[in-house]
Amino acid sequence: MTSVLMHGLADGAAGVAHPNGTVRRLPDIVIIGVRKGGTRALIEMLSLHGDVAAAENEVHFFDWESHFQKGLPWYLSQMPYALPGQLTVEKTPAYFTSSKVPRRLQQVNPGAKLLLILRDPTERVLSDYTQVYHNRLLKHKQHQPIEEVLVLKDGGVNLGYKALNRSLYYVHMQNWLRHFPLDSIHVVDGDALIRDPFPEVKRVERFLRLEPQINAANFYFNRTKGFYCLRDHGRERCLHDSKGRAHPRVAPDILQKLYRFFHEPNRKFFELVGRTFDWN
Ligand SMILES: Nc1ncnc2c1ncn2[C@@H]1O[C@H](COP(=O)(O)OS(=O)(=O)O)[C@@H](OP(=O)(O)O)[C@H]1O
Repeated sequence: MTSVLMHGLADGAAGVAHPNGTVRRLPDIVIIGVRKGGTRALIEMLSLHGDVAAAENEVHFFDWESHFQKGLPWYLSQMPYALPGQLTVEKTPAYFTSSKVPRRLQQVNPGAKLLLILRDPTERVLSDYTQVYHNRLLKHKQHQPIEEVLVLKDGGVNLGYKALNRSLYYVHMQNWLRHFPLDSIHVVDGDALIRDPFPEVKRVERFLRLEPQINAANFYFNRTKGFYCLRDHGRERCLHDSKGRAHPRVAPDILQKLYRFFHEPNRKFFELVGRTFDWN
């Protein structure tokens, strides 16, 4: 694997310099997931900090073979040019649930600080379903009603549904903890980030040992969008329309079934990270 990573690495993993003194470096911070956890909101909010330079797109280096085969020079080419003293961050929500990623990331970037943003697992499943539903709609493809995907004919929860597996946080976390110490992973409460982003973002700032810069005035609630939006040097902006979609209505008995299903996996996750979350 090392040869794949080093292939064509002319400038060295330390970084690729630009004449104006900025450098493309391996990320100091990686937002590893979870899909639909609020990863876009988190990276945008973190970018309010002057000492943070964020990669624009999801990189998918460690989880997509076609990208990984291109080696580290390609990975570096996806990073933003950062000033000396700035921290570089990339986000790829699929990293958290991809079993090969923790080992690969550890080999390339063992000192990275990891941010993991999680939501109530049931809410995350509904968000995941909604995302796939919209993608299929765009492609004029058929979609299954949510009840059919969630519950089997015998009334049991459909364990084969991928979105359900992605919400089994302890399964994936166990894999990460084989390669990274717990104190290098900060779990962001995605539900709290939706309700009131400022305190959550301050926690992230502290974890990253960034000088406190982000303040309450950087956030305002937009009634039309129904979410907090950002104010940066007087410019106001909300996240894209694909963030904050309405979820399908699910029959209360099915919701209860899901809450019950996640109860034990959630308990295992809390035990792993030594912290509880206010999930159903
Ligand atoms: N401020 C703000 N504005 C809009 N949306 C917000 C915000 N904070 C968190 N969120 C939640 O982010 C959810 C999308 O998560 P991700 O960005 O991780 O999705 S993705 O995996 O990259 O597709 C998205 O999920 P849905 O509500 O299901 O669309 C939002 O609930």
